[in-house]
Amino acid sequence: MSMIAAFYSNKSILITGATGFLGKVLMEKLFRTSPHLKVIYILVRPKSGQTLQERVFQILNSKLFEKVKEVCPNVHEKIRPISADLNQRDFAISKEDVQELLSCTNIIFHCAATVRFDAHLREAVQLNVTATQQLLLMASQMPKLEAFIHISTAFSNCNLSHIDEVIYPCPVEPRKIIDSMEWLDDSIIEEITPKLIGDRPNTYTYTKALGEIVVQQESGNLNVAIVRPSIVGATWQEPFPGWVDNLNGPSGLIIATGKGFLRSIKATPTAVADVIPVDTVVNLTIAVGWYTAVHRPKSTLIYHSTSGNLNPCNWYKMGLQVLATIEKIPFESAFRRPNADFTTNNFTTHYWNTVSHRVPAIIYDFYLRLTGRKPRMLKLMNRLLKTISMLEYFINHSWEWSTNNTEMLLSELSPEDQRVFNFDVRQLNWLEYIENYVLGVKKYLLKEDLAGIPKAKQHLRRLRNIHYLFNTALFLIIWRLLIARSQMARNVWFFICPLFKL
Ligand SMILES: CCCCCCCCCCCCCCCCCCCCCCCCCC(=O)SCCNC(=O)CCNC(=O)[C@H](O)C(C)(C)COP(=O)(O)OP(=O)(O)OC[C@H]1O[C@@H](n2cnc3c(N)ncnc32)[C@H](O)[C@@H]1OP(=O)(O)O
Ligand SMILES: NC(=O)C1=CN([C@@H]2O[C@H](COP(=O)(O)OP(=O)(O)OC[C@H]3O[C@@H](n4cnc5c(N)ncnc54)[C@H](OP(=O)(O)O)[C@@H]3O)[C@@H](O)[C@H]2O)C=CC1
Repeated sequence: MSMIAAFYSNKSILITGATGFLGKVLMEKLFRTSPHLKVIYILVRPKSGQTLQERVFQILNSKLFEKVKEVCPNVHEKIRPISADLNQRDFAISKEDVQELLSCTNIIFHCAATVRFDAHLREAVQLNVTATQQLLLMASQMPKLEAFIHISTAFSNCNLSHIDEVIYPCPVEPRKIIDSMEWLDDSIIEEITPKLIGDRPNTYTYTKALGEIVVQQESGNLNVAIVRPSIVGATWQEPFPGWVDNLNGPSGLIIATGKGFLRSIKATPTAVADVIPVDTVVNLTIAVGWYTAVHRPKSTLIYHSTSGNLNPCNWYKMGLQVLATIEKIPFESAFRRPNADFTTNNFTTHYWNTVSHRVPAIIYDFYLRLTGRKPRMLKLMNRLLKTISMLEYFINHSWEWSTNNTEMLLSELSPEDQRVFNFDVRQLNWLEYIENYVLGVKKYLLKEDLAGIPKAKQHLRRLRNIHYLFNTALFLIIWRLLIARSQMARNVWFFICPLFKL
């Protein structure tokens, strides 16, 4: 039996962000490996018109939880949704629920955050800094709490090229930032944001760094640890390969490529693509919870959940494998034949964005207008290009993350625990992983059935023929215009005619 799985039996666990990508996989793994855990409290807010119960029902009845229902048939009795909104003071949790959380919680996994790169600083501070501070205050009133695990990001100090498993100071104290959000109005905050975030690319990475400092400063005598994942991708092995449920990180770009929208992206092909499978992050996080509670390290340990230094893959290899997989397993109703390349400078990026992205979108919108339909392609393309412009930072830089603590933890695990909670990225086969990732994007994000592959291939052949026809027509039009205007062109035309019996 796994010591770690046994540790979580009869435990009361609080997960924030359990309805998110990472949170769902964390919850699934805990239920599947420790079905005798007492309860998992999840802070949930009503969203998109769904009540708490409807959201929990949707999660428990999703494909992700199929295996859980086999080993833990009464999972719906062990999950306790608590109405909460991290935007509100005290999270708008009822007094009764607060009492239950304070008196029963043994382990906290704090995953909730806003991961948007363009979040207004006020929103990012509220969710990624103030909420963390408030949760720590709640945790300090939990007599049975054994460990508080905070999920940060490996990019919280992306302004440095080498990042150790330590907390780096920020120019302005988090408390001052939190206080200033109380009285500054939005326009002033927007004005000072660039100064505050300094050489970080966005409010997300900046506020995640502030959140770490709050954990360090306000954890008192709590038993705390921090996990820093890099770019979290689809599942590698568990509960099945390729599972992903949002467009963040690579997933959205894989769709954009497979649907033929994305034709070029500015990247440093040799830069390390530090993608880490979500189940690997979750296995590490669960092991950190166990180690922190059982071994009670004297200080707050930071664990990097990254792949670059132990099993590096670069963007060139990743992009090539994405394209090769899409070739084999195409997405349905592609806008154009998938074909993409990296650009390496601003000029070619702007050129291809115009020629390969905006002009085809304008032509397609013109076609939509001619056929009496509402033009939408240019708007969609501009939104995609905005998204790409915010992701480009992460594919045009390289970082080195030390993983001493993570490697130490791996060595502390028994062979059985290393098998059940595997976070050894050295075993990851990138080509296989990326292929499963693209397949997972097709199945779980686009909800496309594999039976539709022949039809998708036929659609691509049709697009290829249209592409050839369009290019031929364009060539002939240009040639005819040239002939009408240039003696040279006429001479060449009359010279080659007899050769090709034109
Ligand atoms: C020869 C060689 C060949 C090579 C060939 C190669 C070429 C082929 C290459 C093939 C790919 C190979 C891999 C390359 C991967 C690089 C990834 C690096 C990721 C690193 C990030 C991780 C950093 C750290 C990780 C963390 O620590 S944090 C977690 C990560 N956080 C995020 O990734 C949030 C990002 N996003 C936002 O921050 C918001 O999305 C925002 C952007 C503000 C827009 O915001 P807004 O304009 O409001 O628009 P949205 O509504 O959000 O979206 C607007 C519309 O775009 C849709 N859409 C949302 N997202 C994405 C997305 N990604 N990609 C695409 N579409 C997206 C959405 O569906 C909506 O479509 P619609 O609904 O309109 O139909
Ligand atoms: N994805 C990635 O590539 C990486 C993620 N991380 C970190 O991992 C953690 C989880 O990220 P991920 O799962 O990808 O993010 P998601 O956006 O998928 O999930 C975010 C979670 O936070 C919850 N949340 C956000 N705002 C509120 C709020 N106001 N009140 C209550 N809950 C709220 C969301 O709830 P709801 O469902 O209601 O919106 C959701 O459960 C974050 O801390 C992130 O910084 C770190 C590195 C990489």
